[in-house]
Amino acid sequence: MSSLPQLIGFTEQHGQWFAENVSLQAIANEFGTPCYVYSKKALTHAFSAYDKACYRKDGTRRARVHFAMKANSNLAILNIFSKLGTGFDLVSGGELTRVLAAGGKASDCVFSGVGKSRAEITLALKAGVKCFNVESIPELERINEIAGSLQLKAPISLRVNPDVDAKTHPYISTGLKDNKFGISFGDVIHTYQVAHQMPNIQILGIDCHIGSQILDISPFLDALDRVLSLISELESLGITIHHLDIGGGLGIDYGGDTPPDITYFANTLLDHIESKGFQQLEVIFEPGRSLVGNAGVLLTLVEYLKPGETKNFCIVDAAMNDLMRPSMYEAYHAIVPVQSTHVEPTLYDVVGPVCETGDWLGRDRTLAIQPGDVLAILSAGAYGFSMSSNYNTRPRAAEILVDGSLVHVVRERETFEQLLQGEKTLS
Ligand SMILES: Cc1ncc(COP(=O)(O)O)c(C=O)c1O
Ligand SMILES: N[C@@H](CCCC[NH3+])C(=O)O
Repeated sequence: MSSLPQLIGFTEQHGQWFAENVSLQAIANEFGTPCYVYSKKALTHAFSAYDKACYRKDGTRRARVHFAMKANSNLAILNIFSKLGTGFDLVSGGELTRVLAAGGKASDCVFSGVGKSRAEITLALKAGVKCFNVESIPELERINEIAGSLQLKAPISLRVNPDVDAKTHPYISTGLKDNKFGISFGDVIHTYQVAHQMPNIQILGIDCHIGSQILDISPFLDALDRVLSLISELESLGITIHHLDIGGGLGIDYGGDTPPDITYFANTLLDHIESKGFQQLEVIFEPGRSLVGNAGVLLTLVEYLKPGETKNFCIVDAAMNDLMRPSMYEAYHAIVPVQSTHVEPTLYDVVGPVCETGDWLGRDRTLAIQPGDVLAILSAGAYGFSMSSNYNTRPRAAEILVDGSLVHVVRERETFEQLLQGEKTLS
């Protein structure tokens, strides 16, 4: 890949890159690097694209977005989405705590994940989450037991593993029978029957999520067909399904990718569900990447240009701890200088300061740059900061949100003091 993604909220004007009305160079000068910059316009644009499809032609709301907050869990972003009317897909007690701190409601949250702990289930039940997406009989038993001890009924969906190939990177494919996720297709009916007998379980829905960065609609339709057939079978057994959670997974353009348009994608899935006679089913979308991925960039400073025998290295101040996707999935992120300079373009590997050969952010990039320049790593709004770590005792980056001409620091850069917090030497 070599082209740039199509972006909303980030533009290049006469050799300078902007987030909405603010130059990225000015942000780097004021707040330092590495730093994540998000565009509110891009966030709201992606949300509206889903929301448009959620209302059907007759004006009724058939579907609702639950933002998969693992993609980006900054409180300001959760707060923006919550005000826009999203619910949340969460996977930990920590994420539930974030939703509540951001002004969201537990009753708007579905709780996914294969390994919910006792403490997390208790927290979620007491808070009153909308639904647990359950992935095994042992988990069902645990939820039933804890709900019983609290004299509650736990609302649940079962996550079906539909065994369809999402045709994406193997690390982010989740709906194949070899994956740890969901209940095997052949065991689903039996598991619902078990759940139906449990005194402290209330069956609400059915759920599936087949993977991430999916660029084609057909695997979603294949999964839908399998799940819809289960709903019919369950109805015939006297088990009513009120909602269908179709997970997330829609891909974005990282540069040369051609994902389906969000509204078209959501409409196609909803039309498909209706065409099969399921007009009454409430539908949940759980998008992560497609809401935030292209709403963020990572700014980084060129520290050194280092010629090598076979390669030239552009050593920057961001690293794999800030943006893990290239090292983890060999993922491509377009990289641009935020301000063009008149130097000879050269081929570089863009690498960070971390002591790992895998610490690279871009390979074989032609860049006209010199030390001191600032680069923007594009499409970094999803699984960027949220997957960052303190490896090499590196403070995590600052996060900035731009809204028109306004610049908000929505997370301060971590300090060395914060890094050491909670640690103790012996005596
Ligand atoms: C259960 C579940 N829902 C939603 C998502 C969001 O996926 P994406 O960011 O690809 O939309 C994920 C992550 O893949 C997930 O595991
Ligand atoms: N973290 C992954 C996606 C995994 C989604 C979580 N189920 C990425 O950056 O692409």
